[in-house]
Amino acid sequence: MSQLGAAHFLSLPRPDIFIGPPVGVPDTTTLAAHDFDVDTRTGFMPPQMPLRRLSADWEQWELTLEDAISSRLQLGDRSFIEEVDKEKSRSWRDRVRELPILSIEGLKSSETTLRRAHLVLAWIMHFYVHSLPVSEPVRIPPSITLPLLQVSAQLQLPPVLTYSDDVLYNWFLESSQVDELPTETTIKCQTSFTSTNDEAEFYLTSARMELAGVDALELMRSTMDEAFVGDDIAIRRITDYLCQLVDVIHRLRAMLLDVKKGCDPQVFYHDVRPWFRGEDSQSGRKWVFEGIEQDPTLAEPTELSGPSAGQSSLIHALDIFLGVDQYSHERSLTGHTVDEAQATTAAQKSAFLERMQLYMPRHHRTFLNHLSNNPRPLRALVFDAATSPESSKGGTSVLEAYNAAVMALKEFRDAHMIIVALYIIAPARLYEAEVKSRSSVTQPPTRPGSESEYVTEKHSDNEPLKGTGGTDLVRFLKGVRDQTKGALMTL
Ligand code: HEM
Repeated sequence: MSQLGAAHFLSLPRPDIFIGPPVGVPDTTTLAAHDFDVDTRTGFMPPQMPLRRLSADWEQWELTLEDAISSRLQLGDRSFIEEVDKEKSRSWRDRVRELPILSIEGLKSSETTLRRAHLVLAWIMHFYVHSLPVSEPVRIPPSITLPLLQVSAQLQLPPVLTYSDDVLYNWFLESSQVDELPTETTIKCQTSFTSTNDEAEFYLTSARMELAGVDALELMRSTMDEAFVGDDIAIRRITDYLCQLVDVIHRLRAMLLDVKKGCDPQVFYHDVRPWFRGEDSQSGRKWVFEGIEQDPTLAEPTELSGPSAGQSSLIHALDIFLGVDQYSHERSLTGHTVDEAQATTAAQKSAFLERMQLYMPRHHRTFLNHLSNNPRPLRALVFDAATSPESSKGGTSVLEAYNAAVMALKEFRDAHMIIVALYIIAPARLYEAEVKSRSSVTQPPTRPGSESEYVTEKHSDNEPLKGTGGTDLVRFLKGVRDQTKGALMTL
């Protein structure tokens, strides 16, 4: 497949934009009409391989990231770190501090270059923050603060690792396949913190699901086309599309459960996941962005949650299309505990899933806005057909098919709860029990666990387990799952 054409909207230079358009209004400065960067063959994943390296002007960033990966930097809050590892990570951080502040002017010439810059800088920042010893304050050096915040402003993304950095734009194809479209079997993982197969499989599971989601997007499009016609034949076709959608959601559920085949829960919980943490899952440890005052156009970041598949546009699209978002994106589902919710700002209090849309590539956010503003929403259409006195409209069948699709999404969330129990809740409990039993005989735990993780993740009566998005995860995920079921329609 050839590279993006010079006239493609992603290849065009971007004007300086620091504030996005109002909610619901397409960003016409960069967006060709109806081009939401959603591909009919690859969905929210780009059809072309993401850029693998920035050009020579930004080589120092690429080398710094490579250095962190190849040095196998350790998490700074581990209870037992060898002196040699401490020194290795200290000297890497010193080198980051000494980096020059590189201009991002030349990066603005294309969207794909800006994406790569966001990925590299966000990855460096997470290595920097999480390799710090817990006793040290989190002060991100100007060499990272300034370009990361500037690139993020261009992309209208928060200056933190997002789902697009670790899933959507974090894959490559073997050189013999670079001209082909990415597929579930050919994509490989580009960047990881630990260089383990477990971490790669964690990202690739989501990436494969995004590719499989193309079938769902196609069914949504066909349904919306038929909804505009709205006659008996259209209702029958929509019934059929909804039945097909049930199969696609079941497939996504099976793919999610397949994460177990390649990613070990203990490795995920202890070695991989701690690198993702954002500011809000760090027990009040503030992230200070040094040097921000050097660029008056920059504002203090307010969104610093870690990457979560809660940022997957595919799952949001399913929610919105089925009208489940009125339930699952309910304002009470902030992801915070009651106490935290009272202490947080209005912005933090908005529904977690609504907030996660701020972490999506802005064209995808616009796509979701358009989907939400569909003048002929599916739920209303199903309700009208089911309550129509003319039985020929196939109302009962379309209602059954609609409910089956909602149920499939609820079952997807049931499976997600199983995964969360396996990958977070069980390892947290196991580790806590081990710490308790060993502390009674004054022995360290066998795993090189992280003390602060234990503190933030402990599930004592008054302190719940936290998600990477900073949520009180059990309460939140159960809430979303139960609200999804609430969307089932009974007459
Ligand atoms: C080992 C695998 C996974 C684990 C441990 C996991 C964990 C979590 C956690 C803790 C949350 C709570 C929000 C937060 O604070 O981040 C969450 C939310 C979410 N995750 Fe996952 N996740 C996994 C895989 C996936 C995959 C592959 C998908 C699908 C692409 C997915 C989709 C979602 C969605 C859509 C949400 C938002 C809540 C919802 O809509 O139900 N997760 N996940």
